[in-house]
Amino acid sequence: MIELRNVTKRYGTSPPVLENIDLHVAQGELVILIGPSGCGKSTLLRLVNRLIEPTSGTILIGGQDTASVDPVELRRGIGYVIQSIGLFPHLTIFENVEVVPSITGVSKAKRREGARELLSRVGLEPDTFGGRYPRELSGGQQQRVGIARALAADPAVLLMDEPFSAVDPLTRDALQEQFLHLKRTIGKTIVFVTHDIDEAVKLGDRVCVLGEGRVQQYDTPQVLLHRPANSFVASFVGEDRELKRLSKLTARDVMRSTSGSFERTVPATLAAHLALSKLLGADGELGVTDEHGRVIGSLQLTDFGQRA
Ligand SMILES: Nc1ncnc2c1ncn2[C@@H]1O[C@H](COP(=O)(O)OP(=O)(O)OP(=O)(O)O)[C@@H](O)[C@H]1O
Repeated sequence: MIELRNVTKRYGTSPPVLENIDLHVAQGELVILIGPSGCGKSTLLRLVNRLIEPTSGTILIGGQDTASVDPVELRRGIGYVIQSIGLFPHLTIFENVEVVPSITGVSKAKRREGARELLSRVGLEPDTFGGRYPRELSGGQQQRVGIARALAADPAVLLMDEPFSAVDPLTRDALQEQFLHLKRTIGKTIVFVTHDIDEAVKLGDRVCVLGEGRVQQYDTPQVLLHRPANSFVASFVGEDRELKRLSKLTARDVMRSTSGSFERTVPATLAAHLALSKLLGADGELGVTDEHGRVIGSLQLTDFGQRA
C-alpha cells in the first residue's frame, strides 16, 4: 500500500537524515516507526504526505508515484494526526471534525451524521461533546477529536506522529486500548511514530527501528524483542525485552499441552509475563486451565524461552 524505494532525504548540505530507505507497508497494516530522537521518524512521515520532498528515491501509495499527484489532493486522501493536535479553537468539535468533508462538498446533514458516528467511535458522546469548543475538552479528549477529524475524509492511509505522547500515562493507556479497537474496525493502513518501545510493542503489527539514517530492523514485535538484528536494536528495545515479549503472549501461547492435575493453576488467558511471575512463586510447575477450569496444559520455566 505504501512503498518507499531507495529514498534519501538530506536537509541542505548536512549528511542525509535518511539514506537509501526501502520500506513496504501492506494494506491494512499498522506499522510503527521508532528510533532515537532526531533519527528521522517525522521526516519519513512527512515525506509520505509530501509536506517535504525526498532528495532522491520514489514513494508510492496504492502503486501510484506520489510525485505525480497534486500534493493537496494527495493529502486529502491521507489522515494526519500530530502531537499538538491543531484543532481550530473557534470551531466547535462537530465543526472541527467536519472541516474536510465541508471542503469536499458533503451535504451538511451527511457531514453531521458522519461526525456523530466518528465521535462515538473514538469514545466521545456526540450530544455531550459535539457542541463544545476545544478549550472545553481535556488533552486526551482533544486527541480523540484529532483522530476523528483525520478519519472524517475516510482516508485509506493514516499517518500519526506521536499522537499520544502529550497525555498522562493513564490517559495514554486508555487511548491506546481504544485505538487498537478502532484499528480493527476501520481497516486503514497506518504509519505511527513513537519513541516509546512499550507503545510500539503494544500497537504495532510490525515495527521499523530507524537509526543512523537506515532501517536497523523491520519485524513483528515478537521477532524484534526475541531476535534483535544487531546491538543497536538490542540496546534500543531494552534489557527487559524478553518480559516485554511475554506481555504480548498468553499462558496458552507458551504452555505445553497436557492433562492431569496440578496443585496450582493459571487461566490460559493470563498474560505470559504474569504467568511467569506466578511460576517463580510456585514450586516447579503450573497447570493451565481453560474457561471451564479444565487443565489443558502445563508451564515450566523452560517453556518461556522458546517462541518468537
Ligand atoms: N526543516 C528542517 N531543516 C533542517 N533540518 C531538519 C529539518 N527538519 C528536521 N531536521 C533535522 O533532521 C533530523 C531528523 O528530524 P526528525 O524530526 O525527522 O526526527 P525524529 O526522529 O522525528 O525526532 P524526535 O523523536 O526528536 O521527534 C534532525 O536532526 C533534525 O534536526
